[in-house]
Amino acid sequence: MALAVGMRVLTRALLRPWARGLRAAPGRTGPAAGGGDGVRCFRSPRVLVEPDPAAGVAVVKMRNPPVNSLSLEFLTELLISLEKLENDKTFHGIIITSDCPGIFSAGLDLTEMCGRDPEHYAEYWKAVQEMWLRFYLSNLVVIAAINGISPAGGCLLSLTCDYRVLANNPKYAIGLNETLLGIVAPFWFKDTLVNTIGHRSAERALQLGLLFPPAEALRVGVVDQVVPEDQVQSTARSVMAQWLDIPDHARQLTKILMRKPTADRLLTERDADIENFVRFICKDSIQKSLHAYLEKLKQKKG
Ligand SMILES: CCCCCCC/C=C/C(=O)SCCNC(=O)CCNC(=O)[C@H](O)C(C)(C)COP(=O)(O)OP(=O)(O)OC[C@H]1O[C@@H](n2cnc3c(N)ncnc32)[C@H](O)[C@@H]1OP(=O)(O)O
Repeated sequence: MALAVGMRVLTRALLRPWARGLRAAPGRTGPAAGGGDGVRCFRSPRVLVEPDPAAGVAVVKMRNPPVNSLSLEFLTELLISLEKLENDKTFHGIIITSDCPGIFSAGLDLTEMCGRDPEHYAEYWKAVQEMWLRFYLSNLVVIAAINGISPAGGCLLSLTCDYRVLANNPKYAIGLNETLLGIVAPFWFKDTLVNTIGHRSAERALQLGLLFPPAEALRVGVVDQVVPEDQVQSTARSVMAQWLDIPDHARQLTKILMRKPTADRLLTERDADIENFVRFICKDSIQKSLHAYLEKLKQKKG
């Protein structure tokens, strides 16, 4: 009993600075919308939350058609949903998945990084940072049920989760493929991948912009499990049950111990990282290649 109380005090003491750090951070998505019953059933235009209060789990479905690109509005809605769930004591875990057939997420929204002004780029990048920080450090168990292709920022979102289940479909692939677009994954993208698959595999994957099909993704460790498409959600559910069996405070503290040094680096270099992004994305050459890439995507149809 005394040990449990002691652990709770220690947990709060260790977790609080994190909450403070993130709450004080610029680009926060607004105050939490209360806890308790009122929060159990909610949706926003682009995020559908299906709560299962009895299990302590909510399924968060990304619904930003056609490709779940991570636009500023979509990121904001995702963050608000996460925060609501974190603030409701009913929930201990979330499963993040897609409501867009065949696509988990196409990654960062290229239209947010193309043809806009520097203020917009700064605001957008702050939201991307916030997404990474909040998901990476969430006190909830976060499991990705990856039911579609997941390049670049889509892969990053998956990598912030505690466990990844990928559908075994040859059309799907996952990876940080930024170099193929002529852009460079920032250090915190890189660190997240290194923490997941190790330095050598990450170096090769990042330099070559590799998008791993399911079997390869499993072999290299980008995902933890590959299952038939119709078993992705049920597998995520049973993995969640295993994770929720672990005492919450011990699991949360361990997660922070593992992830704190990586998150710390961005927290201390956040403004410089934004400046760096804005400088990079404003370059004529980068704008030209992003524009050409977007055009190529559009012409693919015609
Ligand atoms: C210091 C500087 C650091 C800079 C770091 C920047 C880090 C960047 C990270 C990123 O995430 S960049 C984005 C990377 N994503 C991609 O490369 C994926 C691009 N998309 C695709 O390959 C395909 O769309 C798809 C996901 C395989 C789906 O193919 P499908 O055939 O089903 O759909 P499409 O016809 O291609 O697309 C439909 C529609 O959606 C638009 N679109 C696709 N991806 C994006 C995107 N990431 N952002 C914005 N819009 C996107 C596409 O243009 C089509 O538009 P319309 O023609 O319908 O207008």
